[in-house]
Amino acid sequence: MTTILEETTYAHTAPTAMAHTTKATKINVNNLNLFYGEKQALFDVCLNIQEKEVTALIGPSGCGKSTFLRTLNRMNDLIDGVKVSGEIVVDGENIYTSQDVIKLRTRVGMVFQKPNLFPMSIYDNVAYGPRMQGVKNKKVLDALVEESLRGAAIWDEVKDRLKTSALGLSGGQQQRVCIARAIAMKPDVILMDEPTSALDPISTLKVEELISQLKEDYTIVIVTHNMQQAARISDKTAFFLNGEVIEYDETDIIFQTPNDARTEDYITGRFG
Ligand SMILES: Nc1ncnc2c1ncn2[C@@H]1O[C@H](COP(=O)(O)OP(=O)(O)OP(=O)(O)O)[C@@H](O)[C@H]1O
Repeated sequence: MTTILEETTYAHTAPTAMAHTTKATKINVNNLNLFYGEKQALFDVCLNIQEKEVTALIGPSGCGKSTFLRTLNRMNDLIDGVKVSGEIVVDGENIYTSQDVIKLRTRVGMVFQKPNLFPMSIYDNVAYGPRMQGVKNKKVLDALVEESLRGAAIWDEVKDRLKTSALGLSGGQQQRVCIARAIAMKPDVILMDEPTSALDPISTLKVEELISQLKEDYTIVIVTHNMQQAARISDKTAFFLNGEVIEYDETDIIFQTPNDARTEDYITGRFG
């Protein structure tokens, strides 16, 4: 098994993959290409995602951010005609050669752009995944629901209405319940695809604060169009353009002293 969990400074041949770091690697992406039918959407992506950090994916519309995010838990497998080559190694295991996609999606959870709660109670939404995995004991479920809602910083707001419909919550509250639902599966990694784009500024701030707390326990990869958000909450930032990673580095470097003129043009608003 590849020993990628060692303390390491990653030195991949692709210059775009060099994020200077001493943290442990959680996800190691090598020469990843993805095609939708004939159309190539990702080109030789190499990225080294660190454990218990927030990694932001930025870039103009259509540059492949969401496509890349979805490769990390094989969500693209659900789309007809998708072909993937290259390697994604999570905790030493190549996720594209391993057969257990259900287990992968338990370890690598996902939160989408719009809150997508089920039309059922708050409690049942959070308990849904664990129940599907066979957890039946009420005490165990009660504890898991509480722990997950606390972890998503929404417990105090919903503890007296757990049995009421989750769809009665505000958008920002619903998104935090979505995060609780992801946490309830006890993942290691949480993927977030523009999780605040449908939220008002106050709810956005709450979710951003939550993300900053969650990185104590989880590895987070987030797609965002909001440059300030990437700068505020992420440790590393990858800039995508036309399906390629142009630059990947410490967030401060990307936003203050980027190496590539295209990164600078994008973050200063000259295109995109
Ligand atoms: N299901 C699909 N079938 C065919 N092509 C797709 C599909 N999903 C995305 N694409 C194409 O792949 C490219 C990358 O799209 P993707 O959604 O990953 O970009 P993005 O950077 O996340 O964009 P945005 O910021 O607008 O969400 C685009 O050209 C898009 O049209």
